[in-house]
Amino acid sequence: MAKAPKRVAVTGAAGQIGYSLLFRIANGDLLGKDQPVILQLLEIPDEKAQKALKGVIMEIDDCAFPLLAGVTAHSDPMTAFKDADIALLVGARPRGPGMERKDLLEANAQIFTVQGKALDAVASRDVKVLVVGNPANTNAYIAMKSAPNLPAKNFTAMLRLDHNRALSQVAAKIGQPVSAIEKLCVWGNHSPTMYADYRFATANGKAVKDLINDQVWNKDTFLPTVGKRGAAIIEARGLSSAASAANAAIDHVHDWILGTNGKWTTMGVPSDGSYGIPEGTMFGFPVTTENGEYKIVQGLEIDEFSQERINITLKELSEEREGVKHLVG
Ligand SMILES: NC(=O)C1=CN([C@@H]2O[C@H](COP(=O)(O)OP(=O)(O)OC[C@H]3O[C@@H](n4cnc5c(N)ncnc54)[C@H](O)[C@@H]3O)[C@@H](O)[C@H]2O)C=CC1
Ligand SMILES: O=C([O-])CC(=O)C(=O)O
Repeated sequence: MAKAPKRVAVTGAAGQIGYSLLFRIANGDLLGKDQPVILQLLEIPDEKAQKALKGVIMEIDDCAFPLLAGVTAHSDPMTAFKDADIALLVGARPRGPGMERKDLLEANAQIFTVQGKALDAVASRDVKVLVVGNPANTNAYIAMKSAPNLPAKNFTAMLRLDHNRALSQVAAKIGQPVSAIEKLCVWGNHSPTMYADYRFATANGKAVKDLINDQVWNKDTFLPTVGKRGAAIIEARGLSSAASAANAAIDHVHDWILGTNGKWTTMGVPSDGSYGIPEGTMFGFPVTTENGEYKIVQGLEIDEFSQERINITLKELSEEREGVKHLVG
């Protein structure tokens, strides 16, 4: 028997990321090729944005996706999030050249208070939320705090783009396909302070650290390349990354719902106190997923260099959290 459709709410649906994301969701890339979906699309109540959203929906219709069981346009989160099973919170202002993601905090934080409250009021009690809009960790924290009746663990932030960027850099360095690499992770904030960590990684069973055997490359090339990749893309394209961000959002939710079969990935999740990260801090951790639940990988040794890096990214997140205290009560 055909599965009942899942409701997927997407905000910022007429934006750059939306344009790369919606078609893949409707194609079954998010929840599986046997899972019908209903798209509930939110844009700001602005004539131009709503008109653009209409245009995107016309194109979605024109694809005649067999798995698409419905698509609706909204200007109010209270209708867009109604009974949503999955919510992808993309809509927010992107940064331009010379800005850091935390410079967006003031412009975007309010959005996530409103949307967290709306999710709390009308979404499925088991809604799984991914925040993409920057600064993603702190926005996810705000949304989580604004939705006290929903499970805090269901609010997550996107570190998967950083994870995928790190995978790709490591694969190129060791001359092996990304598919050969396991046990890579990215700790902390989706910002240049993030700590991409290949100390535990293997490629076809061999230790990546030994294959690379170059701490100078790690410190002076790998970490800055991954950490500043978003800025490099803005510099090259004049716009922030969109297709790769949409792809990472698909990867994040796909793996959360459908499982990683014991493999590691990276998700920004509210800390449970693991690795000394204060409870509730929205932090990138290595996780495995099964039956729609993630588990933080436990028992990893944190050496002095890694602890220093983790402390730096935690400090930044703690400062961002302090800066939005007035919004989360
Ligand atoms: N976490 C990550 O790895 C990444 C995050 N991003 C972030 O994703 C966000 C979206 O990026 P783009 O799609 O490139 O931006 P965009 O400007 O092309 O699209 C954003 C859309 O969101 C809409 N929007 C704004 N406020 C809204 C609200 N309150 N409710 C619903 N819709 C709203 C806008 O009207 C616009 O259409 C930015 O904050 C960007 O920095 C981008 C790349 C990677
Ligand atoms: O850098 C930006 O502003 C967009 C983003 O988050 C990324 O590409 O990682």
